[in-house]
Amino acid sequence: MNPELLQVYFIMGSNNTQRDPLIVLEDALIGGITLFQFREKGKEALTGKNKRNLAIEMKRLCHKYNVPFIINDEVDLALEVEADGVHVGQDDEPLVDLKKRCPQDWIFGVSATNEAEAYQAMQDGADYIGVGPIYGTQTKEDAKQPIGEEGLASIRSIVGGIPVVAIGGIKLSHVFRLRRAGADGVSVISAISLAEKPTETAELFRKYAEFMPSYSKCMQ
Ligand SMILES: Cc1ncc(COP(=O)(O)OP(=O)(O)O)c(N)n1
Ligand SMILES: Cc1ncsc1CCOP(=O)(O)O
Ligand SMILES: [Mg+2]
Repeated sequence: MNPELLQVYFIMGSNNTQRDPLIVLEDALIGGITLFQFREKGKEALTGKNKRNLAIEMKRLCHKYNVPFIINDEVDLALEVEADGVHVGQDDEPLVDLKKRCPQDWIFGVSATNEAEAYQAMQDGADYIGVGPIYGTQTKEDAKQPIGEEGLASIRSIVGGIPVVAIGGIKLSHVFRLRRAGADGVSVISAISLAEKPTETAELFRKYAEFMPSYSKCMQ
């Protein structure tokens, strides 16, 4: 995949905002997010038809702005709504299995917290690796211990040029440091979903990202 798609990777579910999630998503799209992941889990998460309808509306909005629509964890939902890809973690369906039942041209993302997981994700054919949590996060209850910028740099040193996105507790002020540590981009939930002005915040993330060439781009 083009690593520039990871520049500003926004993730959100209906419980990551007090507002209408579709309005927050469209604000973020207007601001210039480059990739979106629908992550509907945790307290008061939607289920069944309501979840599917929200996914369909979110996909429609993403495509209006030419942004790929990824679904977290739920491969069957992703197939049902014809998403553009899926993201799975270490406790989810293994990549090698889900690749057998998903379109080949999908974007496949895998989470990694350490070097061994990242190396395996690369071997299994992930299109990108979501590395983290980098910093402490309030958003994911079962998040592992933060690995810091050093953890990210160490993972980058063993995975070569595969696209890598940093995740977990990331704010605007971290972007340059994370790029220097080897990230092609940043993945955020609360920094945009809880921002007073999601459009302006997304716009700033995009400007910061464009200021520095990504690691993978330099390797090409
Ligand atoms: C881009 C990105 N990176 C990491 C994750 C975390 O995935 P996972 O460890 O499976 O945890 P949940 O998000 O499923 O709670 C992610 N979703 N996206
Ligand atoms: C899904 C996920 N995976 C690792 S940390 C995290 C939550 C990121 O949310 P925030 O950007 O609000 O810290
Ligand atoms: Mg998961």
